[in-house]
Amino acid sequence: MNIALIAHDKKKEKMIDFVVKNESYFKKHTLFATGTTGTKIMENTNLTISLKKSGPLGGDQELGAMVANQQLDLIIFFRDPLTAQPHEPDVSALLRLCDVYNTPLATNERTAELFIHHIKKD
Ligand SMILES: O=C(CO)COP(=O)(O)O
Repeated sequence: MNIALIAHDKKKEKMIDFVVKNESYFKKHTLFATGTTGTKIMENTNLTISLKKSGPLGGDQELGAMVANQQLDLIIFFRDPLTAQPHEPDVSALLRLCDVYNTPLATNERTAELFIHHIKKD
């Protein structure tokens, strides 16, 4: 599967912990990420990730384009629900496209856990 990993700044540690814990799972898939999230994950794992731009600089939009082209099978996006983001319109657009294209989207760790253990690509 093609999986995108995204985390807002206050959720990056949680994302790294989650990916480290499930590294053997993620190793079997093709990974994409926004710039800072992906860089930090690669620094903490042996995974290879295709990096998009940082979120505030257009990374969410780049991943949104992949959703629109049906190139992503799963998005794990640990959002920070308590901090305003300068690029909130880009975040909303990405979430909207996931619903437009019926793309699985996990915005918290427990949902992500369920997804990675249960989603099989059609
Ligand atoms: O802001 C983000 C998602 O909206 C994440 O971007 P970075 O991974 O570059 O921090």
